[in-house]
Amino acid sequence: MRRVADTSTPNATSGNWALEARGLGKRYRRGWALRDCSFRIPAGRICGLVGPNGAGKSTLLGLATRQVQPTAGDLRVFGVPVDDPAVLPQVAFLGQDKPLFKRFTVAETLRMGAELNPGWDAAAAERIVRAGNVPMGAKVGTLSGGQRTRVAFALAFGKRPDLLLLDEPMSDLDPLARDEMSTLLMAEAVERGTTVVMSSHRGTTVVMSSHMLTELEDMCDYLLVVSEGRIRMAGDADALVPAHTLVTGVSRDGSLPPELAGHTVVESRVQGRQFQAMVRPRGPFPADWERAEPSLEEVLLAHLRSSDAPPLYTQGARVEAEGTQAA
Ligand SMILES: Nc1ncnc2c1ncn2[C@@H]1O[C@H](COP(=O)(O)OP(=O)(O)OP(=O)(O)O)[C@@H](O)[C@H]1O
Repeated sequence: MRRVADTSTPNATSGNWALEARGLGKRYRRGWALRDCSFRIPAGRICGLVGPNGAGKSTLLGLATRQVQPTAGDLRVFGVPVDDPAVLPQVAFLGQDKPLFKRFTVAETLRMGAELNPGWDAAAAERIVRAGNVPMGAKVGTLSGGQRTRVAFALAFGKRPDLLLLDEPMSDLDPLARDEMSTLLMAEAVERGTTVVMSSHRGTTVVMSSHMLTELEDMCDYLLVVSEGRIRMAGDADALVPAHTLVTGVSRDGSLPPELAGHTVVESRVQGRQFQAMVRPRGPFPADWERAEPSLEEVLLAHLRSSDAPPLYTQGARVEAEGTQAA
């Protein structure tokens, strides 16, 4: 199901970046919800926005949909400032609260979509609804959660957006319906080349649910990891994980070996006579260390647990600096 990653990275001036943030920040009375965020998401990708509760994911999606005004920085959608009205028809947003009128029938809901959106794709919207055997004459209020989500997806895709922003729209669905919606989402997005950014809240706080991880690994070819209002990782999913190595070895006198300082340490600990560390290698390791490639879950959790771990951007994922950050 996974898309083949398009490794051709657009250059900074081509406008081929679906989202491009420079020093983006949002401060509420209580403090910064999002601070000093610089990143780029190439067009045509499916990007997972990952982070624990309160990380700033909804704030970021709010900034991209103009529901939230930035305190600092700059955000562009396909090269155009987000507050330019030209951006509006290009972007669709689907949140946890589906914007549907319960008293409308499904057919009336689709008609409303047609009237509100000049470039409405009636065939696509109907196809999505019919594929789920959702009765056109049924009132939205009588549909199951899965059926309602399908209608909301039909509304979003009927708009023919170039950028589709999803804020956990599948959180109320059972695993079967989630699978079904994921397949639908992938098929529609691939067919149209739609860029999708979707947030995943579920379970990231302590232990990530395997379901969410499978979803992330299967669907997303790009990741934006946020924690405490800051970007922790951004870039190609295929490049982020292999940039890390899990090393273990014998700890002398209960402390970390000095050779670790030669690498970028994301997280480390000493347990009894052993040390373990998640690092981004900057050279060869001592021969007596054991090495393993970590899983996506291990890399994400290590970054989310260590707020002072140096962030990682793969090539092109940050505006100011090109290339994988070694720091
Ligand atoms: N309207 C608001 N007024 C004040 N503080 C806010 C507002 N919206 C968000 N915040 C704060 O900003 C921070 C980021 O919130 P945000 O909703 O963006 O996080 P999130 O990653 O989407 O979290 P969750 O997974 O819980 O939805 C939190 O500390 C939150 O309390």
